Amino acid sequence: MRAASRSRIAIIGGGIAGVSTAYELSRNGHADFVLYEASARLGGIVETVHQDGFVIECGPDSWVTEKPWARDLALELGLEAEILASNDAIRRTYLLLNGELTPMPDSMRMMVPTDLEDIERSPLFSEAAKQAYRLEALRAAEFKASAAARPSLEDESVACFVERHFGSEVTEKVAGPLLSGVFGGDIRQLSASAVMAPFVKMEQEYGSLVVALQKQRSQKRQSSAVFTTLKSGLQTLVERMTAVIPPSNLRLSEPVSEMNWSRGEWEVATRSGLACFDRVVLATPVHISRRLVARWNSELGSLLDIEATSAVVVAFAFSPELASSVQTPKGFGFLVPQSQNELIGQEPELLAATFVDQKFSHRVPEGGMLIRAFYGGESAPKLLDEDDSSILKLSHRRLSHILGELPEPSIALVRRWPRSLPQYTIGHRRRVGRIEEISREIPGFYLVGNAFHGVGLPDLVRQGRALANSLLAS
Ligand SMILES: Cc1c2[nH]c(c1CCC(=O)O)Cc1[nH]c(c(CCC(=O)O)c1C)Cc1[nH]c(c(CCC(=O)O)c1C)Cc1[nH]c(c(C)c1CCC(=O)O)C2
Repeated sequence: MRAASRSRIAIIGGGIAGVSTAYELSRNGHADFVLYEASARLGGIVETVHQDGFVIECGPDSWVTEKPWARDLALELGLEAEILASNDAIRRTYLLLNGELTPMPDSMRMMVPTDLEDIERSPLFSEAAKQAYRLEALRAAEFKASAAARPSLEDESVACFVERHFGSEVTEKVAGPLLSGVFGGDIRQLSASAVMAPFVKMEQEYGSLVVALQKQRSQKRQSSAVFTTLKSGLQTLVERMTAVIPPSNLRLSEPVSEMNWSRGEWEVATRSGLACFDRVVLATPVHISRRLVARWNSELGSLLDIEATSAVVVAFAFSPELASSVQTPKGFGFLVPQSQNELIGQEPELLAATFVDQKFSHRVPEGGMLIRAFYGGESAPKLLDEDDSSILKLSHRRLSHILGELPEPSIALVRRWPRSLPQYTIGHRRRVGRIEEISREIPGFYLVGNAFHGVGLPDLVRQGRALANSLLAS
């Protein structure tokens, strides 16, 4: 069967990367494309639920302010009045240590302090860890020399990198949980050059990370909030982009089962048959991309064998009447070091939780409270097949144990995001380099998504739009 009409570009996958690509094509007047999405909605893991005055994010709750591309997009879409900074005046992140929420020192950027005095006062660290922080600045020349001696593509794990600078206690207590709060994975496997490139660069330039941050701080005295979101939720960003895409270009609930290069064009198979295209943009989760590619390019298929962890997000909303009996400490939330998991035994252990009503304004009715809890890493797979009520029960019990007895929430919801967060393991950048080399040799074939150059919203918006522009240019 051959489709009668012929369209130029197929975009497979309607998550944030695919939608950004389609949006950018449409915005530039290029309507000759089709966007295929397996599920019934666009946006992938970006989903906002509005109920009883609560704005509940089911996936990401914000983007990292430092990365400008999501904000630029929001401005372009006329969403300026919607842009909302996190409440950084009360920004504080806790670590769960021996059952207690212990605050991280306020001046930390990831595991690096901008103010060493803060470390001295912190109950978080032993005397040995404090000493390691003090010494790091004095070892600048040593770090710089070893960075210079390393071949540029040589990689090491995040754990090795942090341990060289600050020792094992800081690595386990702080770097582990913080990176789990971004990459959901094991810092002994994660690649330093891929997931903490700015710090690797600081080492090359200054040797000491403490010195580097102090220099940067004195150079740019900007104090913008760490996180940014939209008042009505991140789904608005997807909806506004979608509004620019002609509805006739969208194929929802239409998973692509196969794609093949045949007689000078791409054949894309779905339940409604075959359609032909000059070019195909594969914007699917990496395990899907791998499956679609492996049949006709086994080398690329193997390179796309990138593991991705699953996440389970649980939200508990408490109406103002209920919230008066809930106590959360001042701050954005807490992270649970992996080492704490072993204490719990069989029960899937939390990765983190956010106190949403404190992190952002406009999320709850006056006096209400909203807590989001995350399972990931080793724990999420155990929960993917459990029903909502047992996940809710388990989470309620665990949060009550940490925060004090919680009342039954007014709203409770669960979202499962299987294999949603690719792991950038040691050698990631070299692997991606090879993937791109091979892809360039395949006519009209393009890969985009969170498995390659960044996992957050801004990076995906940037890459989707850049890809669209290079398609338009060629
Ligand atoms: C558990 C988890 C979270 N967030 C995430 C996970 C991983 C698990 C998964 O999704 O599968 C994922 C995440 N977190 C962050 C990103 C964006 C990364 C990027 O754009 O580069 C991504 C993709 C920013 C962040 N997320 C976090 C940081 C560290 C911020 C800091 O330095 O304090 C960053 C940059 C910390 C974080 N992250 C989380 C909490 C509860 C906290 C601490 C409290 C809070 O702010 O809510 C939740």
